[in-house]
Amino acid sequence: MTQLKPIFSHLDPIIPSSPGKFKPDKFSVYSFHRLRFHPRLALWSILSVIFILLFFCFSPPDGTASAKRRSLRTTSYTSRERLDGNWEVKARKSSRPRSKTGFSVLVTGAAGFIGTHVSIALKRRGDGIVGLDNFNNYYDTGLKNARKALLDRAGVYVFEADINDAVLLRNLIETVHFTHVMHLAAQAGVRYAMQNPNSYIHSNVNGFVSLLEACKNATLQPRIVWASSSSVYGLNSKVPFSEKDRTDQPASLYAATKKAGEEIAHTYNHIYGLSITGLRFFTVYGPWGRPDMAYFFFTKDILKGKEIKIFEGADHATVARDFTYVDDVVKGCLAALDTAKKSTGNGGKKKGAAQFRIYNLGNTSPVPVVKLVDILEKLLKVKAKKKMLPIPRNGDVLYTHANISLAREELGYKPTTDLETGLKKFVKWYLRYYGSKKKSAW
Ligand SMILES: O=C(O)[C@H]1O[C@H](OP(=O)(O)OP(=O)(O)OC[C@H]2O[C@@H](n3ccc(=O)[nH]c3=O)[C@H](O)[C@@H]2O)[C@H](O)[C@@H](O)[C@H]1O
Repeated sequence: MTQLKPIFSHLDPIIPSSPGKFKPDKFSVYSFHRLRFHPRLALWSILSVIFILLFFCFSPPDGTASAKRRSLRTTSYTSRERLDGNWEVKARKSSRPRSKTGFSVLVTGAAGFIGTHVSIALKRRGDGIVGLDNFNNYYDTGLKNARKALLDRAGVYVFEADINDAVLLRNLIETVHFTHVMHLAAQAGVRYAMQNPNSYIHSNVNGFVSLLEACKNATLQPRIVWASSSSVYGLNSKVPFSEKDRTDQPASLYAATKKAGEEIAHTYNHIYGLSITGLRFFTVYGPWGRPDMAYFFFTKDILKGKEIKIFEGADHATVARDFTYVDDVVKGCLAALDTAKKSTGNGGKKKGAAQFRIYNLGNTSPVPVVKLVDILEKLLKVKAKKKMLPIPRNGDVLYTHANISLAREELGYKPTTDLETGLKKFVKWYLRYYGSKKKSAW
């Protein structure tokens, strides 16, 4: 038995590296010597080979459903674990709008905070949606799965896949002719960029390019609306921030990758005729929010009686944000999709100039962070243990304030929720979600 090993040593690489999965009893090369030549077996083997060859000769050309399914499953490490065999049927069904005039939208980052809200709003009004999310563990995946359950109930099918998975994107876009892409997948968070800079490049630069490549190559290029950020204004001191202001002084790598995204978007618009709209979100908050954001972890820490750190500028200067309620932002997203003009290109070739837009989606009403804490104390009926600290040099800026004239004029964008009203809805959700289900916030 031991003599056989060198003869079959070329087979060794197929043995899985993870111990326990490989079952030598079934396929071990050492049992090979037990096989005997058998004429009937040989005949059946030859017939089987001929049958397989005939099947491949007469099977439809590449690009068909079965070919797509094969490549989608086998070439992607990130996706294959949780893609089921029925993905095309589910994607087509989920993407079908209720009426002929409805949209068919691919929402990336669908299990994210804004992605979930946008997907549900679109579905409710009759559009067809397919979601995509990599369910990474930047924050509690339990919350992402709970959002996915919400989407499932609303009839939105969500793939677990990364936007860097070019093969999956190509197959998905060839299978479903999306009229629009709402691109919300991103590595978020301003401060985390110092801990994990590469994750920002991976998602916000490489991932975005991967998505744009898939869109520009499509026979029917979709219109793209995507999430940029108020952070692109960086060290800009002229307020309120207008789309015309300079955005070449980012204060964090997060901001730099969002700014890079805006420039990359312009390039794809210019070269390939993709219709692209960038939305600069201003500190969006609300139910189902992100646990890495201050309003969220302040709530958790106040309830736990844990000290919270409130940042202030030099000489106790106020740090403030133009906090924007998620429902207002969702309306802005839908309006951007509704007013997006068709892409002009086809299969990677530009046919004419295409629409390129950038809008601020803020609340036009900055609120100091200390005031945010006051509101939370009132709503939670708990006094916060506060510690004032100088704002760290880790990407935070002192102040954000959106000028939304352009969005108001061209999108009809009109935020209506003040911070107190919005936080009230958030706190209600938070207490219900973490209270009843005994989940622990991140
Ligand atoms: O508009 C955006 O484009 C960004 O908005 C959000 O960033 P920010 O506005 O920085 O929100 P967030 O972290 O909640 O801090 C809020 C305030 O609390 C202060 N802050 C924060 C932490 C702390 O411990 N103490 C504190 O005072 C802090 O100094 C700040 O003044 C998104 O996270 C980001 O992904 C991006 O979308």
